[in-house]
Amino acid sequence: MLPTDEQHFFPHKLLLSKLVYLSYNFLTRANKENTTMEFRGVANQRIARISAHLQPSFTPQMEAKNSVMGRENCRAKGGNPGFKVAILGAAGGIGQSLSLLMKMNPLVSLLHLYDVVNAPGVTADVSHMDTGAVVRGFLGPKQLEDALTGMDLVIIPAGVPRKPGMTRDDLFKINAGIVKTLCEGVAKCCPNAIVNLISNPVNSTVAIAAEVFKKAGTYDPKKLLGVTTLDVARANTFVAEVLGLDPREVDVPVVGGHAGVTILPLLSQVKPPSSFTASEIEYLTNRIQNGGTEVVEAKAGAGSATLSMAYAAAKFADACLRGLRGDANVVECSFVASQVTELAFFATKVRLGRTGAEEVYQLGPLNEYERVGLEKAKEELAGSIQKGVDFIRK
Ligand SMILES: NC(=O)c1ccc[n+]([C@@H]2O[C@H](COP(=O)([O-])OP(=O)(O)OC[C@H]3O[C@@H](n4cnc5c(N)ncnc54)[C@H](O)[C@@H]3O)[C@@H](O)[C@H]2O)c1
Ligand SMILES: O=C(O)C[C@H](O)C(=O)O
Repeated sequence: MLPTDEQHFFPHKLLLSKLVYLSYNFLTRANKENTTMEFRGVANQRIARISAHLQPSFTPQMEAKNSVMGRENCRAKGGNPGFKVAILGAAGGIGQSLSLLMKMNPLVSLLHLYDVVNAPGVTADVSHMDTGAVVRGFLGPKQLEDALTGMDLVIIPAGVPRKPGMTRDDLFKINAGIVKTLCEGVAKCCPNAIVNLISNPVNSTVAIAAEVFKKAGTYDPKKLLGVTTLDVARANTFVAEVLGLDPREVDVPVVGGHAGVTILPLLSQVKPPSSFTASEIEYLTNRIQNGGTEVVEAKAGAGSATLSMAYAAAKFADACLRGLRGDANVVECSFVASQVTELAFFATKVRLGRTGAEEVYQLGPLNEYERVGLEKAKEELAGSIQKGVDFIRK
């Protein structure tokens, strides 16, 4: 059997890096010991070149050229055929775990990690994982455009999280501006990319993103998806606990939005078909609607859900990539442009395909409890969506 590209190139890479390391040590020592300016100048140039091999990103000289250098050094032979994915906010609580999970996704060939802080560390760390995706890091607004250029999927967990006592809407003041800036970058550099928006309040930030894209003339409603997968993961978990089932066997549609009463689990549509007592319905609905607050309180000031969210975001991103690849029957809940209700955006099951959310499913039959919940959800959602629209239009 012929060796794979990676096996074939490995001995050569090992020798090269040993050589680079030895020369680096030699030149550093020589530079310290040598007193003539001429030698020092030449040695410094060599050290800079060798450092670039050891730490291909973020040395001050290279910062501006970071992505270009990455391309020159691109390990194309070791890279997967696959999709190009950017994570904006990659150094955060969600961002770091999500970066790790996306580096493990075999559908990803190139992973761009962008943040305004600590992107170099996260990039160096994740890039040592021996999986197929090539990783490049981007730090600060000057590198945003390089981070976004050519991307197929952009995942946005950038922004501040809640502390106990706060609502998601309390994050609007800071996160609205962050989402606006990042989406302006998307509109300019990868207008055809699918966007997975995680930053809260999702019920408003999705509307903000849509308005930014409309203003730029790049809006494709199918490609803008608010991530509500964590609500579904929680619903599956809590329902499975009540039913005594494995959560992987349970499927609970969660519709509406992503905050308090706007999170509406449709327990009458649970698979496998199950019946619940009135108190089970009350308990489950409350717990699913307040799952985020449960984590915020347990973390006691240290942020909100990060690990379960990274898991949920990675699951949703994988579904988007499978859709892009052309897989059939990829269905997930998401907060998208919708005609299911009178609201401009609403979360329901959607079918993901080559162009994004290609089909938005109807709600299906609701019981009386769910109909009452739907009215409450719509009332709150209407205000949150309008707040997002106004942020850009006014
Ligand atoms: N949709 C959901 O289900 C869901 C679930 C959990 C958390 N969230 C939200 O996700 C967001 C992030 O949560 P976290 O716990 O990871 O927070 P965090 O503070 O740990 O990380 C946020 C990261 O965003 C970065 N950031 C800030 N401004 C930026 C900018 N302009 N460009 C790029 N990066 C920027 C920060 O430097 C930080 O690294 C919060 O708004 C939170 O409420 C959403
Ligand atoms: O609750 C939060 O603030 C974070 C997130 O929206 C969640 O549902 O965990």
